[in-house]
Amino acid sequence: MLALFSRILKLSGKYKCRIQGAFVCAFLESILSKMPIFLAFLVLSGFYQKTLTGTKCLYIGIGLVGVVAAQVIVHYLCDRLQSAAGYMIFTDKRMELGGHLRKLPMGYFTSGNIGKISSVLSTDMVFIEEIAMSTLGNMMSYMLSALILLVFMFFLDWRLGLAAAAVTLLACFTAKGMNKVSLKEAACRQDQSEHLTDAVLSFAEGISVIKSYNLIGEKSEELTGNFRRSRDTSTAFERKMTPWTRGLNILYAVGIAAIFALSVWLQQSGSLSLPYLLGVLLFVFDLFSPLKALYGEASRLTVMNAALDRIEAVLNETELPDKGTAHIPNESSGSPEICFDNVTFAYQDKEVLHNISFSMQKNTMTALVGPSGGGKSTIANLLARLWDVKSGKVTIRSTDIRDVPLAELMEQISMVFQRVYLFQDTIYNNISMGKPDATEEEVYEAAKKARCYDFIMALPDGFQTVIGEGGATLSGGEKQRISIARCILKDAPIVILDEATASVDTDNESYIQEAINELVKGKTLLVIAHRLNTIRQADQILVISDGRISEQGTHDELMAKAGIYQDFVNIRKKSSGWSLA
Ligand SMILES: Nc1ncnc2c1ncn2[C@@H]1O[C@H](COP(=O)(O)OP(=O)(O)OP(=O)(O)O)[C@@H](O)[C@H]1O
Repeated sequence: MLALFSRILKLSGKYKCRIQGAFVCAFLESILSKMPIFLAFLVLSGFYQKTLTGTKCLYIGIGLVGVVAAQVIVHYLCDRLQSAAGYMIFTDKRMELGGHLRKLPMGYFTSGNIGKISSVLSTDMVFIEEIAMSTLGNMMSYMLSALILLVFMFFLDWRLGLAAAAVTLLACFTAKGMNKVSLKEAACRQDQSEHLTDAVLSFAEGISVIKSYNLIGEKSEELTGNFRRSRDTSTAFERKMTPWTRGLNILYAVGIAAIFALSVWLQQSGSLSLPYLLGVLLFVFDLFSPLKALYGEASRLTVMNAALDRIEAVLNETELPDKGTAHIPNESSGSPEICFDNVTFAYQDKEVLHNISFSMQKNTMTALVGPSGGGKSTIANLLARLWDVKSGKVTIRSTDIRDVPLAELMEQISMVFQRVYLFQDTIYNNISMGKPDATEEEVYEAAKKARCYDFIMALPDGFQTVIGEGGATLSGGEKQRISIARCILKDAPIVILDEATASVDTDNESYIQEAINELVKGKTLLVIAHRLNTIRQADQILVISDGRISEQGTHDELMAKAGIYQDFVNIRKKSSGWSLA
């Protein structure tokens, strides 16, 4: 438990003093909470020894009122300090985690970690800030109360003290065993909770596919299965804990009876005076209640430990190094704009790109084509440094992109993905995030170039229309054009374009094509190309197959070669792995 306290103190950073203050208040509160019993003991022993005077009674009465008042104040302070500290610490932690997630390689998000991230940000952090902070304060207070009562037992009689200490020790051992079980079960519970979060997210995200393929029954069954497993894990946890809590309760009851019997025996044998026996009677029923409460909350401690493990695990994930201080020059001075120099790359252990070398001159277009799974997207992602190469290097104007601050690299590159993501915000803000200091005119101009100005103006709130839940719903093509407007506004010299494979209606397709033509004017363009029209216009075509460049040249050169490219073009309509429009 002490380890957990120090873990929390370490986590609390600049709010450490608040937490320490809360612990001091908890300590004072435990002393104050036992004072009324002590005062009652004074009254009884004074009464028995006939030393109780009216003035003494008055002082004791005033003392009692003072104690209760002080207890209320200290309790209030303790509550304020610990609950506010919980919210403050976790506001900072969430921001730290947000900053950290931004710097993690994309692989982290695509390897089934989304459930983990949402459960850390919601369940774990909320649990610690709302429940665990006050639980810790309470536990601190219980621990100290137990200690004070034990010391008082020694003060009454050392044999009674020893008996109480023996019961406390036995309770500690039992609680240790209980903690072990609870720790093991807490890990299972959390695993199940992550599975459940994943299942719910995947159900919600895929609801349109689920409906269109009539899979509601099947997928609901899967989800229900997850809910059931979650219920079973929780009930199994409770079932496994019950014998331990019952055992502890029996131990306390037997302990109280034994101490009570011992004190009566001591009094009968003349070793304990009557006021002291009365003192024991006053204390003995309260003797183990702090311990009871302490171990009653112990399961929360294990949940808290597990939650802290998970928060730390996410915070300890290795970030993409961003210590570079080099700058990409504005002019390439004769060197290629972009160069892949003998690049290999692996997802975990699986090498998917082998010795890729090519260069792109300024304001030219390079098309990546080839069968599905060949490695086209991976090449595009390496240029944007969503991952780092395993060996070799990627340079922009002769500067290794790993040596450049990530923010500066991102200023050089715009990406248009097939899957458009617009934020739940106004259309204006969704476009202007391409250049936060853009003037209104620049935003409108970008919208016009991206062929979306007219349909935006036709919306009731125009550019102030909110997109997403509760806001305007836009067609896929309209969303695509808004995302292109964002890129046009950004005006980065390099554009990475993942050409859409999904068919949109003819009007939309021609608008999107016009928007893209505007975007790529005077830019260096790397396009994952699917349409023959696009591919034909490329200054160079790279055929990527099995992680290698299997052919390289212009459309005419490759068609003259009678190789894989020519085959693909000739059988394009029959080809299932690589579609050319
Ligand atoms: N996040 C990932 N983790 C592990 N392996 C991955 C990941 N992304 C892609 N791969 C694997 O890397 C290889 C190259 O994939 P990549 O997406 O680059 O191919 P592609 O040519 O773009 O395919 P497509 O045309 O279907 O999009 C494939 O074998 C794929 O399974």
